[in-house]
Amino acid sequence: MTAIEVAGLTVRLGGTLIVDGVDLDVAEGEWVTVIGPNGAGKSTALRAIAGLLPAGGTIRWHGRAIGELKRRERARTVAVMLQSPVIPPAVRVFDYVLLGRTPYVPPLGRESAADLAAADEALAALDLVPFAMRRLDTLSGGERQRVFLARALAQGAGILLLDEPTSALDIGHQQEVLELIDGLRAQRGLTVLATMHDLTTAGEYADRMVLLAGGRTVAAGTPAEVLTAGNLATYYRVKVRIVPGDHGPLVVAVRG
Ligand SMILES: Nc1ncnc2c1ncn2[C@@H]1O[C@H](COP(=O)(O)OP(=O)(O)OP(=O)(O)O)[C@@H](O)[C@H]1O
Repeated sequence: MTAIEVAGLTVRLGGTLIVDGVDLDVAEGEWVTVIGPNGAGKSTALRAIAGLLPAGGTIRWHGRAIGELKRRERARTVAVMLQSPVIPPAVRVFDYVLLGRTPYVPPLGRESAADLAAADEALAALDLVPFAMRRLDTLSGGERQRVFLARALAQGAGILLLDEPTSALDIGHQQEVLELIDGLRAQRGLTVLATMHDLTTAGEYADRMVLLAGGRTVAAGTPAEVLTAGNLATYYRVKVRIVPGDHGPLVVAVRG
């Protein structure tokens, strides 16, 4: 079954065509990562697929056009982690993660014991228990990024859309967070669509990759098919050496 189906996606911002006819399918349980140089349209495409931007073309989640889904249904199906989400003023970490449970709380009702447990579990999974009562705006960039991810996990959706989920993390936390997501994918059959800049890391975790440039798909396939010296020279204007690794190609930039 296909979890995400995108056909002919176009997004126009400020009168400019930013995403120009992108087709993309992600199977249930699959991890697909979108890469591309700065300004390629990765974040814009991801936000459109999340239903957060007006877009042309068709977007289906589990076979249903997103326009057919009500707000709560959308939030139970797809959790989105953006690069700089809006943070409610003075919110504490625990309460922020608990906001991920909003789609399960009845109108005018309160969070259930299961909702509180889901928030606790997400905080524990991301090593955030000591921060639970801190104000979110007092955390470091990397700590905050883990909180955003905790909220997305607490949401309990089957599809995760992640915009550069590890950009603010040190190398140890990067690996920890990606392993955690990969573990949850295996355990709960989560589907992951992410954007990432670190090409080696992106290739190690993705089943398939899509390379965007100028709002169009210019390469798609397995990491080994996409991460080639030719593609990276053409679209990133960089000279690289590709070294075979245990979990995918290792990309090393070298001086020209
Ligand atoms: N509101 C807007 N009006 C006009 N252009 C915009 C608007 N928002 C984004 N853009 C432009 O769209 C292009 C794609 O932006 P986007 O953030 O999707 O790229 P990206 O591939 O995620 O880049 P990065 O790797 O730098 O994060 C950029 O050139 C950006 O300046």
